[in-house]
Amino acid sequence: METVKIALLGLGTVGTGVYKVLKAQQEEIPHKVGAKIQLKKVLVRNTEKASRKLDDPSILMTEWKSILEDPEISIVVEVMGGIEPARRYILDALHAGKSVVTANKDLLASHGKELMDAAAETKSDLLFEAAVAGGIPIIRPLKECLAGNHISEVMGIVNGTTNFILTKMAEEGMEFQEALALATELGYAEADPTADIEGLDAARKVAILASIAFHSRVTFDDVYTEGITKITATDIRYAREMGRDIKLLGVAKETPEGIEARVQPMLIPSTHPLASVRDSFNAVFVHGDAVDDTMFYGRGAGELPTASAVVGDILDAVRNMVFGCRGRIGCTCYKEIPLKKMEDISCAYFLRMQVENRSGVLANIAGVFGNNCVSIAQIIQKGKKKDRAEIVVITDEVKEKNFQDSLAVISGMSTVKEISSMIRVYGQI
Ligand SMILES: NC(=O)C1=CN([C@@H]2O[C@H](COP(=O)(O)OP(=O)(O)OC[C@H]3O[C@@H](n4cnc5c(N)ncnc54)[C@H](OP(=O)(O)O)[C@@H]3O)[C@@H](O)[C@H]2O)C=CC1
Ligand SMILES: N[C@@H](CC=O)C(=O)O
Ligand code: NA
Repeated sequence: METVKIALLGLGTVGTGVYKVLKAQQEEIPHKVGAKIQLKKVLVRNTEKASRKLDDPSILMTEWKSILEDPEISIVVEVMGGIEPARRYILDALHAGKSVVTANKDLLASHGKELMDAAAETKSDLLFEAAVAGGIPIIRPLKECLAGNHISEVMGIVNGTTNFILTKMAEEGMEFQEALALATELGYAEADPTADIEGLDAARKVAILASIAFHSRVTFDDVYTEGITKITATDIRYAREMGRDIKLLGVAKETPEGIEARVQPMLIPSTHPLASVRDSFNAVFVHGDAVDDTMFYGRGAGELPTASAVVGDILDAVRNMVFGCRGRIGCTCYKEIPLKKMEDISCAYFLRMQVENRSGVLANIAGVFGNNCVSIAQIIQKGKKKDRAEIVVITDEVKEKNFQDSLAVISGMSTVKEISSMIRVYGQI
């Protein structure tokens, strides 16, 4: 029986998981894919640190060339992260006729076309199931199982770290920083957790999902992005009093005005299935014209869940080799759909502010909204201290531009002392 030799680039959280899963599956793999797999080389920067993780540390190396120029290695598994040198290594590997498996959403969301083109040119596999929603199968279902649909919406919770933080803040009253430190310790957070908490990681996943779902290239820069750093325990408490939870949602829709792609913290009804997605779990909704609604749920981050997706891709790449069909499923972006501008997107808004506690203030605020065609669904005074009152306004669904125009005027009013938070609302009020 053939033995397929592979190289692993990176032995951090995901790389270590891949090593463990391959080891655990060693006996089963030949039965599943018709070939044995041998991990021949592992690339790291610091071999001493990594040597404790392997049964045979002699396979560790720091020279990419020794992998690239090894004709026996036919699959390169990139789990180092970052743009360079990962981009160059993947392009080198593809041009050397090797198949590539990667978990690198940063790279795919910004250089996806270049990598896909190289894979097509060399008829190689470039597989990246782990890049979106970790262990949840979503790339392959979109490209294969749901290929008979016109997909009009893909949305959900695609970042484990922020979902973990919001869950801990809402359910255990944990402080933001404490919850972030725990997420980092558990291996959910990116090397630089700013990417998680500022919504960048989720935006990269939305770009990849939208490109595949709508067959039109969407890049990281195309996704309107806000993170969760401004969400406070007070916002979460008020949302809960209103029967809602706050979640960082990634939304991609194909509309008559173009593709809408955004990542924002949003209030969702506590009865919505996404509200029950807790901790590092992710969930992705897909709406297709034939299948209707589907939901994919599971662990979106962490060592073994992410390794599950990476190893699934390795096995697929081996299968394609064994059956002589490498490069079977490549880039599916065959359309060019424009992007919808954020100012044209409509939703309802939650606005919390501190105002002067005297007559006429609320009427003036309501007047500004009225002048901009923003209809108020609810207005609640949450409390008062001396001459200050805390006001929460919930609007009806309105265009972003009208809301932002109102907000610009309201925040400049002398009676409005502070805009404490502005959070979008998902669904009907
Ligand atoms: N963690 C998770 O839950 C998930 C991560 N991902 C993605 O998987 C990838 C890896 O993430 P993760 O395992 O968490 O990252 P880690 O930071 O834990 O590990 C990175 C590994 O890559 C090695 N590495 C980094 N740069 C180089 C380089 N230039 N040359 C050689 N080795 C290098 C590091 O080696 P050394 O320690 O010696 O520097 C380390 O072993 C990223 O793209 C990430 O976005 C995707 C889904 C989930
Ligand atoms: N940092 C990411 C890991 C997987 O992509 C997350 O928290 O979801
Ligand atoms: Na996945």
